[in-house]
Amino acid sequence: MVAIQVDDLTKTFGETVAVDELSFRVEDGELFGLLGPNGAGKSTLINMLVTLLRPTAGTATVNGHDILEETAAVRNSLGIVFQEPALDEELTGEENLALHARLYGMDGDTRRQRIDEIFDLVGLEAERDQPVGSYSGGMKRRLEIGRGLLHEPSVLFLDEPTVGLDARTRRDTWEYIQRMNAEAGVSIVLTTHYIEEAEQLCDRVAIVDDGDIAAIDTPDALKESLGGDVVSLTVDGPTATFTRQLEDRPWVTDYATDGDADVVRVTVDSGAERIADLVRLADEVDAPIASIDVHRPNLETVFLSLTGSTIGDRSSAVDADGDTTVGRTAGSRRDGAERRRRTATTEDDR
Ligand SMILES: Nc1ncnc2c1ncn2[C@@H]1O[C@H](COP(=O)(O)OP(=O)(O)OP(=O)(O)O)[C@@H](O)[C@H]1O
Repeated sequence: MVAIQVDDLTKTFGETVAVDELSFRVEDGELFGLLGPNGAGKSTLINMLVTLLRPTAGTATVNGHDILEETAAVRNSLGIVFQEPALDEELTGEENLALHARLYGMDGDTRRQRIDEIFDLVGLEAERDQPVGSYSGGMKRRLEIGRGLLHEPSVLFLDEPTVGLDARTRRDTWEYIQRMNAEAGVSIVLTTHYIEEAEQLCDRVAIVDDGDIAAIDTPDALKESLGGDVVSLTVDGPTATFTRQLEDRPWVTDYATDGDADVVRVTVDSGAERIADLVRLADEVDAPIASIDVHRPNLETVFLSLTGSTIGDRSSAVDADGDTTVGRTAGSRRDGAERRRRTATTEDDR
């Protein structure tokens, strides 16, 4: 059974195309991640799937129910945890859950039984009578996720579930999300701009950029698609003479220069073994190498290869813009060629 089926879903805000004709599916029981920088369109996509926002075009089903025609059935079959905390800090953990259960129209017996089950599931039994204001950040997140599961939804949406948590609590929350996925048997769709979160947590990841999906696969397959390790070389001199040396080498899968910096990233079949070859090629054209760094691809490298910039760069571009519109404007659609991996060009000649 398919948990979510999305067909050509689109949302525009005036001139901004926030979500651009997306199509994908999430299988039953999957832990599915939408990875992309701030402003990529992840929240807009989720808000349409949970029926809070009406699509401009296209449609989708959640648990077999159409998001346009069967909004009540869609809402009953999903749980959602928003990016911004939404608990009443003055109420106890139990009172927060009871309030939510009433909103879902649960009768007294079902309510008491489900609340007991959830406190057991989230491991907050000892704190259930404490005001939520006294909980740690991680405990509040767990309670919110548990609250999202109260009415036994088949799909749980988590919008940036670990934003604002410290590294340790973030890891604990990942473990907890995986446990919910396995034990409660719920399909989970989460948005994140944390590379590690998508890699560690998700069965499959959709890489979202500018309202579009650049790639969807398992984290391992996405990394393998790059074709090897990445060697970053800081070249003390013109990068173009060095990158010309890389042309037609059978062991070079791809290469790219880093914006206006003098760093060349070369994807090779085996990083450790090719360092000597790369140094020799640089020597041949008198391009001294100031530093070398070998790394196995991660999803950041995949994002860079697909879009030409890092998630961090994209996110800070949004922040620098005062969190204003960074989505593509209608009519400025990027074509496939521009979106594909960026190889070094003479623009980096210096
Ligand atoms: N209500 C709105 N009105 C106008 N533009 C909007 C609205 N909501 C989102 N946008 C724009 O749509 C684009 C996608 O935003 P969205 O919030 O979906 O991105 P995101 O990937 O979820 O990022 P974040 O995690 O920062 O919310 C951005 O350009 C944003 O400015």
